[in-house]
Amino acid sequence: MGEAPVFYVENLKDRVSNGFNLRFKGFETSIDVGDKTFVIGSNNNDSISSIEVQIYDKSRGKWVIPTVLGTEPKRYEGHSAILLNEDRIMVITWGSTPDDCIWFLEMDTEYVKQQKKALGTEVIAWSKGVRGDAEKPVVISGPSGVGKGTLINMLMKEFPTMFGFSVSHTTRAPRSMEKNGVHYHFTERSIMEKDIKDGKFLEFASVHGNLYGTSIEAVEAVTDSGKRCILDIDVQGAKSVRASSLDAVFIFISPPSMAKLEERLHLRGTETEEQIQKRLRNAKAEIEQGKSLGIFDHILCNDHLEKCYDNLKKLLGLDGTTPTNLKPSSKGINLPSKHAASKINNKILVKSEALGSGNPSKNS
Ligand SMILES: Nc1ncnc2c1ncn2[C@@H]1O[C@H](COP(=O)(O)OP(=O)(O)OP(=O)(O)O)[C@@H](O)[C@H]1O
Ligand SMILES: Nc1nc2c(ncn2[C@@H]2O[C@H](COP(=O)(O)O)[C@@H](O)[C@H]2O)c(=O)[nH]1
Repeated sequence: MGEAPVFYVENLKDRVSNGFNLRFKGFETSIDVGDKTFVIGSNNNDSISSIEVQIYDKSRGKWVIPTVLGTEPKRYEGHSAILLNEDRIMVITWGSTPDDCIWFLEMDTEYVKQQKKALGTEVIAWSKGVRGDAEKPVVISGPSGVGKGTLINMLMKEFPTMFGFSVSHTTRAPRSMEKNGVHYHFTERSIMEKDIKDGKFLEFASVHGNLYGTSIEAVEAVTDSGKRCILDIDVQGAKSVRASSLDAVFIFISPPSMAKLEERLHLRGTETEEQIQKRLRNAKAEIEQGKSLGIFDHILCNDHLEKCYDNLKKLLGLDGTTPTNLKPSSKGINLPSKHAASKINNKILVKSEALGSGNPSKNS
């Protein structure tokens, strides 16, 4: 086998001298990680770009187009790319809004490794960088059947690398599709009561006749993986978390009407009629408390699912706007529209490039 070709950002820009047939029609950067070169390119269309990644596998002398997971950056004029910790690349986009300029391209994180194994292909995953309050855990609460789980699943599907679900413990029996350790940790009441006594739970509550609780370990497992933790808990649990040291964003999901809530519980078909009636009786008190106790930062009505999901993304800052829960002090980063970035020790140095203007450059 011949020696693998070496190439640089400069000759990628020419796209001829390196001899590779890259599809990009705009700006490109490349990062070497082990045997692979990750080429991040933009395709210009009316001076607005979409981003694409191709991988050159030096050991096999082959270009690979990976499966792309997550939501990728859109509408920017160029980018800088910096390798972080060998498992992800930080991409700073040019000409983006301050809350939309930091992105991460994961090439070898635990999540990507799992996906590579599951899909049997080369995989990369995009996630958006967030700052300040936007990193806070998210507590989602509301009556049974309102659609909390559905909305959380939509978030996790669209932003797989950004969010991690806090897997609760419960003494209720698993439903047919539920897996232990994924949907819940299904447990014996006596064991859970002992663990509660031993201080292993952040919060717990008796809900519809069963014990439910969030263990400290469940939240730590998510935060340790570098993801934003989502908790699906009842109003009593939300009240306890509000009183705890966990600084979270609290969102209450309300139904359009009790009739619709009842209809959803019937259509879901996971509870007996008696259990549904019990959940509906509890729902009345939860809705009252949710709207009046001052626990929640936001109340969203889940009438139309897509509309509610869009509103949820908006308040979490996932639609390109500033999250409504951000304090003015953490409104993102103002970067020069064109810049070069490098990593020195644990800091990222951003150097503005007054390209072609003859102006001196400025470091941040
Ligand atoms: N906006 C909506 N319109 C119609 N049906 C919906 C809507 N949102 C969710 N659903 C449906 O309602 C049912 C209940 O939703 P889901 O299981 O997500 O509720 P939940 O709040 O998580 O309930 P629980 O607290 O009991 O776990 C599901 O069958 C789901 O598909
Ligand atoms: N206080 C807590 N409530 C929890 C937790 N996990 C789930 N829940 C809430 O229980 C009801 C019923 O859930 P279901 O899965 O049986 O339908 C629902 O409102 C959940 O939000 C928890 O850890 N703590």
